[in-house]
Amino acid sequence: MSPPETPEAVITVHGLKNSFGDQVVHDGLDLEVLRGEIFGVVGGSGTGKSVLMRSIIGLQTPDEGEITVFGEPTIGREETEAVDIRKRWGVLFQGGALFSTLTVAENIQVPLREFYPKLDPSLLDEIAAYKVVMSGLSADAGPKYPAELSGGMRKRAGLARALALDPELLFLDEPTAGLDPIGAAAFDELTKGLQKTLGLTVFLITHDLDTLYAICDRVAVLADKKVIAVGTIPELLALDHPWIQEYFNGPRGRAATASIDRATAREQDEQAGARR
Ligand SMILES: Nc1ncnc2c1ncn2[C@@H]1O[C@H](COP(=O)(O)OP(=O)(O)OP(=O)(O)O)[C@@H](O)[C@H]1O
Repeated sequence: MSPPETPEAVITVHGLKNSFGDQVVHDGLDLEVLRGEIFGVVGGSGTGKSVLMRSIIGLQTPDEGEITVFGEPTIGREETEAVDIRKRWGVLFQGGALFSTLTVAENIQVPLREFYPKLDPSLLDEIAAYKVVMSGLSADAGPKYPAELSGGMRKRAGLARALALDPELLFLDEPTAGLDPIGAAAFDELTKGLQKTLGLTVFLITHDLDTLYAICDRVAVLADKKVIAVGTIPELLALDHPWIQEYFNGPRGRAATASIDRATAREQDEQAGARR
């Protein structure tokens, strides 16, 4: 029997250094995200999670290092050269970053108009309507303005825009921040469902322990200007690092584990019931 294939790396980061004036945010940061996984990124506030994401998507030019996405280098590329790679990812920024003067449908159409300026307006409307529903919004959200939406709906609208170009890779920066637990769990389910049905790779920055436990395949921990550990949560829990222990094994971490254990037990009971 041939050994199982290792999925290809969709993102690689090697020797990344970022600084702002005297403040060094990253120094010698390495990272690899594999195709099809939900890859969580955690770390204390200000450890550079968003700067890392911005470096990967080309919004921040690092001092040093190499980054590839889909095997192509992203640093120092001309805008026109990077277009083919940028089309293949979608980004949900912290807070949604929707244009407040555009409706949800118009927001979703922004990347479509940018990359495919000749698309027929009726097709733009059709795609936007489809993405609205795909993101778990009701169809009547399309003509609404961001100010008319709840926080959870705004996140979904931001997600709909991130999905506009049928990306293979999705970047989510704290998607459940500010959502109530039920809204956050629903968003997690949506992310997991999209990963499964569309085969997406997801780069997910979060502080939300429930999200990490519920949907992340692997998690990277940022501290001391680099990635200090990567693995599944059980693998991370086995490490003797004080921040990792406090984060995952503190009261909130234990509560998240207990709630996942309860959900798994419930699922197993339901499956057993269905077989009887
Ligand atoms: N454009 C910028 N100019 C100057 N400093 C910046 C800039 N962007 C980020 N920083 C600094 O870099 C550090 C890392 O910021 P970043 O937003 O990546 O942190 P984070 O880990 O995402 O934090 P949080 O969890 O609070 O969102 C912070 O100290 C921040 O002030």
